Amino acid sequence: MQVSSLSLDAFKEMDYWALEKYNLSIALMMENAGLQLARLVAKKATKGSVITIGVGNGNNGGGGLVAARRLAAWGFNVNLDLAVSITKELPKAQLERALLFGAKEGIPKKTDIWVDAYLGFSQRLPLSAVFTNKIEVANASSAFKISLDIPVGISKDGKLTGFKANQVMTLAAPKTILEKLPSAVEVFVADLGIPKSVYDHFNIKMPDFLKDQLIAL
Ligand SMILES: NC(=O)C1=CN([C@@H]2O[C@H](COP(=O)(O)OP(=O)(O)OC[C@H]3O[C@@H](n4cnc5c(N)ncnc54)[C@H](OP(=O)(O)O)[C@@H]3O)[C@@H](O)[C@H]2O)[C@H](O)CC1
Ligand SMILES: [K+]
Repeated sequence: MQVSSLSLDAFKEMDYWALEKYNLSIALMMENAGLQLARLVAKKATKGSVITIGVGNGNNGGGGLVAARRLAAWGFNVNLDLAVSITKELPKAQLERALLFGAKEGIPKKTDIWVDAYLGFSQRLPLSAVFTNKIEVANASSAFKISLDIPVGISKDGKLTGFKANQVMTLAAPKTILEKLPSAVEVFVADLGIPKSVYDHFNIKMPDFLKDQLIAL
C-alpha cells in the first residue's frame, strides 16, 4: 500500500532522485514553489495589503524570494525581513531579482500577511537567537501567517513551537511532521513538477496536480 506522507529524510531523498534522474534543478523547482506560494498569499491579500516575507540564507528563503518577486510583479506591497546575510548563490540571485522588482528591505510598522521562508527542511534545533527573535516578533504581530514547506521552529514531533502559522504550504508531497499540527492550521501541497514515476519509486501517492497545482490537504 502507498504511504500518505513522507519523513523529512525520505523527502530529501525523493528530491535528490528527481534532481539526479530527471535533471530537475533546485532553481527550477524553487521557481514553481515560489509561484504557488505567491498564489496562496494573493488569495488572502487585497491590493492594499502589506506583506512581509521572512527570509533565511537557504533554499527555503530562495522560494520566499521568488514569491516576493511574483507578488511585487502583481503590484503588491512586499517587504523582506532578512534574518541573516543572504550569501548563498541561489537565494542571493533571488534577492537581487526581488529587489529589482520593487520588494523593500525591512519590517514595516504593520504587516497584514507574514510569510515564513526563514528556514525549511534543513533547520537545526535549537534555533539560533536570531531566528527565535524573528519568530517572537512575527508571533506578536496580528498578521495572518503562512509558512513555506514547514514552519520554522516546528519541533521534531510536529508541535507548533515556532512560527505560529495559520497556513502551511508544503512542497511536492505531504510530510509526516505536519500531521500533528493543530487542526486549525490549513495545510496545502504545491506542485514542483516532479513526475509520477518519482512518487511511484517512493511509494507515495502523487497529489492530483493535474486538477490544481496547489491542493488543500
Ligand atoms: N523539492 C523541494 O522540496 C525543494 C525545496 N526547496 C526548498 O528548500 C528548502 C530547504 O532548503 P535548504 O537550503 O536545504 O535549507 P533551509 O532553507 O531549510 O536552511 C538554510 C540554512 O540555514 C542554516 N541553518 C539551519 N538551521 C539553523 C539554525 N538553527 N541556526 C542558524 N542557521 C541554521 C543552514 O545553513 P548552514 O550553512 O548553517 O548549515 C541551512 O542550510 C525546503 O524547505 C524548501 O522550501 C527548494 O526551493 C526547491 C526544491
Ligand atoms: K519555513
